[in-house]
Amino acid sequence: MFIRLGPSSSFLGVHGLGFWLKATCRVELALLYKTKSDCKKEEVRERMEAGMSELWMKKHRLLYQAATRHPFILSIRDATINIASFKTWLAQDYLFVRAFVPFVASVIIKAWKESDESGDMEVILGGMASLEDEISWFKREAANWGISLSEVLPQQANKNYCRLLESLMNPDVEYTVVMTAFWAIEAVYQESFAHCIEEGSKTPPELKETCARWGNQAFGNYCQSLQKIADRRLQKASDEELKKAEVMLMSVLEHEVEFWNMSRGNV
Ligand SMILES: Cc1ncc(CN)c(N)n1
Repeated sequence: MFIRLGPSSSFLGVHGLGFWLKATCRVELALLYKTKSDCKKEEVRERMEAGMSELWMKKHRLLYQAATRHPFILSIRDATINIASFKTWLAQDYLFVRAFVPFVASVIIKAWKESDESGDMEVILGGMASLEDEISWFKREAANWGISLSEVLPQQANKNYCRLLESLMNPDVEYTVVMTAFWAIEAVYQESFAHCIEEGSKTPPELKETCARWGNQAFGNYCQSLQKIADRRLQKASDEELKKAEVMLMSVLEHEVEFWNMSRGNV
């Protein structure tokens, strides 16, 4: 007998499975005559349909929300932002993006060596190419706000995040794990800034261009392409690789929260 579970079942990824099978199936078996193999089938079906990234975003939704609906972002959206916070973020992000370039280069190398699909290279290369424009944009924007980028020193949270990027450049880190991280890094910015230009937002006009840079549809499509690559790899990944990728996703989200926190100025 196959009984469909409610939506709460999809909040669990493959690694919550053991616990979930014990807790959920014991109760549900008694109540719904659901077998352990039905639970497994359900989990596998969700993994095939929704993709692992979707399941993990639900499983870790509080952390995902903390990264994509941070008070810094909400303050842009409701126009209560303190411009000093914005300038801090801008200067720190310029340094981060410079460190992001060699990270993306390392992903291209991994795609070339490890990918089972030649199209991955073009997607990543497209992202790499747009970073040149992004760096020029940061320089122009900093000049507009009176920030001297050559005098900016990285704060601790930025150093920690750049250290994570550097660790991911190690050839021993699997392509699946780095693609999960890459997608998450870009997706957090896309979801965050898209929220600032949605209907009903009160983002100040002078910040709209910044928000549109990551919140626009083309960047959203690019993030979806990265997500597809990550999901394709995760579908074929071993349990060990899946665990590493899930831990990496959580680490990226935590670093993003810490990065936004820097804008408060006392980190
Ligand atoms: C901290 C951070 N995270 C993500 C992005 C988007 N590339 C960024 N510019 N900065």
